[in-house]
Amino acid sequence: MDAETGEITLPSSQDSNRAATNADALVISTDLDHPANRISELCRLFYTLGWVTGTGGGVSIRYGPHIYLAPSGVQKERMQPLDMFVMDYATRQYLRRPPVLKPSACTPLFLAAFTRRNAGCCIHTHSQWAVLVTLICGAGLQNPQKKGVFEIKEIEQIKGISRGGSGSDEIAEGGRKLGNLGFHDTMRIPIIDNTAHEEDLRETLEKAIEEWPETCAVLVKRHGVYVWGKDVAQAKTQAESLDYLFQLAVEMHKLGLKWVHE
Ligand SMILES: CSCCC(=O)C(=O)COP(=O)(O)O
Ligand SMILES: [Zn+2]
Repeated sequence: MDAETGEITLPSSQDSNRAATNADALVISTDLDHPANRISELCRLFYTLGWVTGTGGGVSIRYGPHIYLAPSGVQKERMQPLDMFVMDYATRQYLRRPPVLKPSACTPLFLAAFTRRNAGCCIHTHSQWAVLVTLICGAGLQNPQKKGVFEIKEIEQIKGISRGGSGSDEIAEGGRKLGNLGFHDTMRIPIIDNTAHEEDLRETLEKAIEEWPETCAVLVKRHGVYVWGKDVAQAKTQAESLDYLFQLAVEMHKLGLKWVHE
């Protein structure tokens, strides 16, 4: 750890003399879609979008019986596959723990999306658009009646959001295929209060997931957003669509336009 900045370095990617272990096989693959490669790649991309700046934010992938997690408090855009933690989903035991590092503090939140929504990937961003939306909605500046939710409709990009909170292949009660939201549908994302420590968000995030069965995301006041999907592609495209809608909403608010319909 750097004594001045408190920043944790990434020993595995920098220590070329470190002896390989059997568990390293869980994170070494030439397949670019392997979760250890994909998390590193996504975090580099998300850094350019301002989503994982200053070590905040992250992403986790469920891959067969395993969960892939990034280390905590590191420069997310510099991570390498060898920096990844691997957890056995059934037992919650770590099958691979890189030396010195700690697993992401978001781990209980990612697990909430995997267990309660059968998600295959969960993305956490510290996007400023997400934070601003929580400030505007939290103060009831668009509609004082709707303080605990970000609600928007009749914007084309809403069609990028799944109706059933995770996979668009899901079937609702009565056999209706859920699919994505339509132009005239209202998208609602719940907003929960932040806590001093990321892991303490678990209870309220789980409650929001239960209370809002149609949502694919939860906003955290003055903090960011958690977004999930049935797989990496859906989680990523939903995170992109949401960030677009958050930015649009903030710009509409600045122009004095209403995005909340009465
Ligand atoms: C400046 S980041 C504070 C912690 C946080 O909100 C976050 O998302 C990052 O957590 P991690 O443990 O994955 O680094
Ligand atoms: Zn965070």
